[in-house]
Amino acid sequence: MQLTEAKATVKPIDCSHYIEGQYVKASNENTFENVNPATEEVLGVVAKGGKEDVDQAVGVARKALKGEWGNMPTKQRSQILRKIGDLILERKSELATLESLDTGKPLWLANKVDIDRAANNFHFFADYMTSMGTESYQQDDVAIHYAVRRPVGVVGLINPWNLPLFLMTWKLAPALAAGNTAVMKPSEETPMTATVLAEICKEAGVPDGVVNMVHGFGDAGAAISSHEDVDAIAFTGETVTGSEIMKSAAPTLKKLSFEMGGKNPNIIFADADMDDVIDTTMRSSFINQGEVCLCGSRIYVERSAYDEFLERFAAKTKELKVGDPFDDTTNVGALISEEHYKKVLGYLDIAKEEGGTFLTGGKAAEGFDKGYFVEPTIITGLGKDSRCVNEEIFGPVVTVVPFDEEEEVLEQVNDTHYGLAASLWTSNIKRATRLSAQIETGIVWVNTWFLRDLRTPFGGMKHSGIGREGGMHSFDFYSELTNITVKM
Ligand SMILES: NC(=O)C1=CN([C@@H]2O[C@H](COP(=O)(O)OP(=O)(O)OC[C@H]3O[C@@H](n4cnc5c(N)ncnc54)[C@H](O)[C@@H]3O)[C@@H](O)[C@H]2O)C=CC1
Ligand SMILES: O=C(O)/C=C/C=C(\O)C(=O)O
Repeated sequence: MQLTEAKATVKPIDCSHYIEGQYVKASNENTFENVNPATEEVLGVVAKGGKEDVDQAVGVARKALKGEWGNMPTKQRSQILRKIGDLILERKSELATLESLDTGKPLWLANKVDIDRAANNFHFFADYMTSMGTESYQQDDVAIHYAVRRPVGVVGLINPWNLPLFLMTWKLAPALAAGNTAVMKPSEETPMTATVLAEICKEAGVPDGVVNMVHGFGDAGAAISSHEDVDAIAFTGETVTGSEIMKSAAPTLKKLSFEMGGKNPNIIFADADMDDVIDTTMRSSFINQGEVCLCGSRIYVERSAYDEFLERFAAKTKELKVGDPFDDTTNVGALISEEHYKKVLGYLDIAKEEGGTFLTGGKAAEGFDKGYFVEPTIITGLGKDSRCVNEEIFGPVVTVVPFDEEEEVLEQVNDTHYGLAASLWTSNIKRATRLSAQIETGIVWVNTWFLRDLRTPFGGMKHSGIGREGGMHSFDFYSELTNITVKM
């Protein structure tokens, strides 16, 4: 389907909660408006959930643990997960269009990355769950010990707006694979694709009550994270929110998995393949408007390559087209909301006050009466204490800093509360392995960025995360192990 055709045929939807297999209004019938960040038009209304809705959804999810789902053979559950993935692909064009309308991201990107990844999350865990083993040990002739897995119970899945379907499926698929029931809380900014996902789950054969969804703001999320009948919370979003969730979950001692903010460094040595560096840095800086927690927003370049890097990086950045998410030549779409747009522009003001130089951008994109468009921005000349170098901006804004020595760059890279991901560029394998082991992040990509294998541990250290997702790490989070010891 051509992009313009998709825009014409796929209509935005109003979003209701989804409880016990039915779309329902908020118990008090409250709603809020969902706004398209590229046009500022109202896309529709969304049920505004609160404690009562969460109580209902959690109650239903708890009941469903004991029902058909709890007793379903692994193979049958795996087939349902596979079917969900298939149905996501069948509805790819519709889902991608809704995702682009909700987020302001280019439609081609939603098609190419978000929706395929969402389907793949289900396909991956459908396969993985059938081949999972557990530990067993023979203790001489004394005993055999073996572990069995069981679901954690009711899990709350709380998500942000940057990769809405992709991140919801990254949590829901392993949660279901491990036999849990779920209450999803999509971001208030991006409610549409999760709403469709609920219907897809039903069509694929998920029994009513297993997958539930409450829309709304932080108070709806807090009602989930503090609920005594929710056993675990998987959250992606801002670090401060993670801290709030931890507090509200503390009285009921929930299991927590947090994937939070980042200020990820790209470290570029002069011996790296500069063509590859430039192409990849373009993606790691500006893909999805820089609104990916993995984006490399602090770029450190060895001084002997600094000028060449800046010249080539700035030239390519100036070629980027900012604009209509439905135009397939658009590289950078709209930021998520007016609030976030103001936050990003505020950081550009800070960069000016801090004495930074804008090699590109530095302001709102011109030529738009409506929508939250910011020019891709490269800032140089900032010191290591600069707020723009240290704080998560989460937009199409990067800082570039030269370095001379390995130790010097390592110190700067690690001098942060964040610890999500790093991208290290060098053709010296000894240096790559030496440095990778010292960089304080959960992920280090060497000569690449965002190359994912869903079996690998994914997540951050320090204030960027708690726990890891992916493969067995997801299973460990979404299940409880019971060790059984049989005396011989
Ligand atoms: N993965 C990441 O690193 C991401 C980081 N961000 C950063 O966070 C900033 C704000 O983005 P938001 O989506 O508003 O992130 P957020 O962390 O405020 O919200 C994420 C989710 O948590 C919910 N929530 C908010 N307060 C809550 C509470 N007290 N208890 C339970 N749930 C709560 C929200 O309703 C939403 O569903 C961005 O400007 C960006 O800097 C945003 C998206 C992803
Ligand atoms: O799982 C991935 O590959 C990517 C995850 C990205 C985020 O969690 C994010 O941007 O928030």
